[in-house]
Amino acid sequence: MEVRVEKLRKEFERFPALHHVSLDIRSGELIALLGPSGSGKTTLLRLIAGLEAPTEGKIFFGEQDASYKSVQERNIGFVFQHYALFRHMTVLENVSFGLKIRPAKRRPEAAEIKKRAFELLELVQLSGLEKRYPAQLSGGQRQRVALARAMAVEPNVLLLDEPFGALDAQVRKDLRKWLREIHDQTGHTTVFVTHDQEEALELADRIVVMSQGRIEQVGTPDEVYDNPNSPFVFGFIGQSNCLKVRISNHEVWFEDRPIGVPAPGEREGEALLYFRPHDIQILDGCGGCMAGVVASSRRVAGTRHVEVDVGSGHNPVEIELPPERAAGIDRSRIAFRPTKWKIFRP
Ligand SMILES: Nc1ncnc2c1ncn2[C@@H]1O[C@H](COP(=O)(O)OP(=O)(O)OP(=O)(O)O)[C@@H](O)[C@H]1O
Repeated sequence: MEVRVEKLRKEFERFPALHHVSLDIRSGELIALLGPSGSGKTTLLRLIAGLEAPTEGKIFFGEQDASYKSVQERNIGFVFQHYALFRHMTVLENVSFGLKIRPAKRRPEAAEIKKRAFELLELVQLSGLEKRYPAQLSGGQRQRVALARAMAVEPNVLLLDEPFGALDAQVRKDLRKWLREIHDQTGHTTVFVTHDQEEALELADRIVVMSQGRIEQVGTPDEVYDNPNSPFVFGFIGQSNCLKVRISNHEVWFEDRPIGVPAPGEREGEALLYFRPHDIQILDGCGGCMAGVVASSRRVAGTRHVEVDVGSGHNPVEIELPPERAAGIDRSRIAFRPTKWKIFRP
């Protein structure tokens, strides 16, 4: 189901946690809410769920105004970071729970509930564990049960709040891949909260980048990574460098010289140049480029991260080089130029 959030505002005792947030969530998409701690991700998720009431603004489920509907009426499936499975119930009972407590009119027959629970356990790859209790499962298995339980009621929307946050890195990675596969099979409209950019980039159809109660950018992983629309998004997603520069004569100047970066149409004056460590080209000589002294270098997987001191009053610049190219270059002088960049105003 499609969900539309319109100019949503939420205050907690006059503290504004969300400012006029608008967002269209498409039917069947997996969308990630990504942002630092306190940016309003969970608040937005809880408003969509109906666990909080908006101070202002509306939420539509399809064409229906759901702003003041209860959680039950919205028919939401939830998974939280700290799994809230019922400890005294088996895996099968946990998954069946949402259907069993339905009013008689809408409750499937017992045999049908059991069949559906078994199907879901197969989907989340836990067949054979239906008689176990939560305490007899690993953290990752519990989260898979939680997802099966959330999906059992055929929710209009699945809401996942850092579902893998408490798990170790390798399990998180596996579950990420697995969640994407499940989503592709079931097609539930899914909203996923995370502060882990890698998780969002890998998993989501679209990412909503949030900061200080506002949406900074909405886009596909490629769009937000390749074309960040603000310094915040540039800095928050992926690695980046930010250099104080000047625009003059349709070119970018660093200190007293142009660095071979054109800036057509940019207004003259102070600016900030953002570029990623891997979006650079190493040059042999330097007539019109950046140059500096290698302060340190370290091997990170398939590349070498090199920190270049470009002068006092500036942050060191980090660039990425192939390991063979960068061996033994510490303290040497290096010349380079960004190949992809964005200019923002201070
Ligand atoms: N019940 C509440 N009462 C008062 N303030 C709240 C309440 N819930 C959230 N806030 C505040 O609203 C802001 C947004 O919180 P929210 O939990 O939505 O952020 P978040 O992006 O999900 O952060 P995290 O990643 O740490 O969970 C924070 O400043 C938080 O302190």
